[in-house]
Amino acid sequence: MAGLKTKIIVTLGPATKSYDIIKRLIKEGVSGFRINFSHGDTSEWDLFVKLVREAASELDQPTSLIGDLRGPQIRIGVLDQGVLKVERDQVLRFVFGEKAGEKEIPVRSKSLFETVEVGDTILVGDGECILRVVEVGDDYFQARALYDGVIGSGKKIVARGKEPNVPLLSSEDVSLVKYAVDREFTFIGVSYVRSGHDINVVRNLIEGMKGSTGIIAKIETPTAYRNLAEIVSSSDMVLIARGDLGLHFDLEKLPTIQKEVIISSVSYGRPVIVATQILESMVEQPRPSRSEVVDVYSAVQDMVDALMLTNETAVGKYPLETVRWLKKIIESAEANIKVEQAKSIRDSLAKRSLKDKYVHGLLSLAESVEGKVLVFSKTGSVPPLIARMRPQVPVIVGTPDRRLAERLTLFYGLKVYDMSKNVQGDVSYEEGIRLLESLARSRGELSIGDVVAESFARPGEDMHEILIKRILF
Ligand SMILES: Nc1ncnc2c1ncn2[C@@H]1O[C@H](COP(=O)(O)OP(=O)(O)OP(=O)(O)O)[C@@H](O)[C@H]1O
Ligand SMILES: CC(=O)C(=O)O
Repeated sequence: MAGLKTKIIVTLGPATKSYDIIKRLIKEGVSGFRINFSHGDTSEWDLFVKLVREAASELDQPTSLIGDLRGPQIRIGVLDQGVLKVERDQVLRFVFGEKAGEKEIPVRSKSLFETVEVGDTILVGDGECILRVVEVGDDYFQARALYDGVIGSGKKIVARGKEPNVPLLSSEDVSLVKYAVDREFTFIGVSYVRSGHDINVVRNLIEGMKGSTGIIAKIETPTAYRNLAEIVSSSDMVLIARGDLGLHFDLEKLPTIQKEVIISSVSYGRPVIVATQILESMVEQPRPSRSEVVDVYSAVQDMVDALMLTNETAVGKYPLETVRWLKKIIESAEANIKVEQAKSIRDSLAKRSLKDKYVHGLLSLAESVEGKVLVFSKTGSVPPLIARMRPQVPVIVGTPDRRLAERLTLFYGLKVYDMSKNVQGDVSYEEGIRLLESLARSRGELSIGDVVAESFARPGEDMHEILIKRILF
């Protein structure tokens, strides 16, 4: 089985904090795990890292690990009662601090108080409480609830249209980058990124630490949306953070933004992830809602690289069932993708380099002979180009570089093998493909009668070859 073309990423949290569940999730087809550094502490994250690495190694399945930075987000402090019920028209007083007195709501960042004005709309969490600012003082503001709602400890708070004017990375964020680099996280998610320059700042930081962790640009604010092209082109991967986008934009704008970010990401060859409220009703229910099923189906038909679960797996009641449902919907949607759909995306893409043109030809040929593509990759230059062209035949990629295998596993349509244990020293591409073929056969991914399209694209040499053959014995 070639597995899913559209990959699944799971956010870890109390609902998924066990070896057994993480192992079962990988077996179900999860390709990546996200740790949100906004919650928990280093001892909890260390445990998650250990559990994911052990389960991935036991199952011999390259698995990505993503650490999500806090960025300049603003959160509610600690409420004595944990969750506060708010009634329509109730006026609340917000003050700066981790904790506050009775009848006050603490907010952890001063920057909110510097930007709010009377008339601003305030949203808490994913919009569970919406208020209008009615009074602003030096170190407080008051806001009237527009509807009944709830405010929870640690939830995000946003003044619509006001982005905090503070540096992208706090000193804690810099320590978190170091934490992620030291533990060889596959990717770091950069929250509230505003420009290509922001991405370069993080990249320089990682390089300064001698790290090779990739960068995911999280598109979540109007500024990021305005500077989309430069952000996408500077990053390694893009995440459509629908949670924050839904706080900063009118909800009906979200479908357009999602589609535009997908188009931009594919055109720059950056994998794109859709996140948040993927199967949200499954936080409480064992089955998704009809509209969620249709939303996921449509994202898969739009050929995104990955879908990322958040609340469903961090705190939901049914993490495993959610992944099973997601897989079922992805399979159903992928079965109904026509090769022509992929071809029309492919035809619309700029193909500047010889390698781009080669990959285009490779896929046309493989699809026309219904062959499985085999790629042995040492540097990882060709597999992302293949993924960008949305292959509609199985693509089996092997690499002797463990970290490259972990990274590629989130790309559209790639079935990736970590061959670090199978390959001794520097082998030729011919030898690499031979080893990959026998590995894929031993895993039941290839069998007698299959047609394969072996790709030899040698970096450094301008020579690219395709070998078509049927496996006879
Ligand atoms: N490690 C954790 N420990 C406890 N709760 C967690 C943990 N990770 C996530 N959660 C809970 O799951 C919810 C959803 O997770 P998610 O990662 O989407 O965070 P968020 O705070 O909603 O937003 P964002 O992703 O923008 O930081 C969080 O609001 C939090 O309540
Ligand atoms: C995932 C995330 O950060 C968001 O949707 O806002």
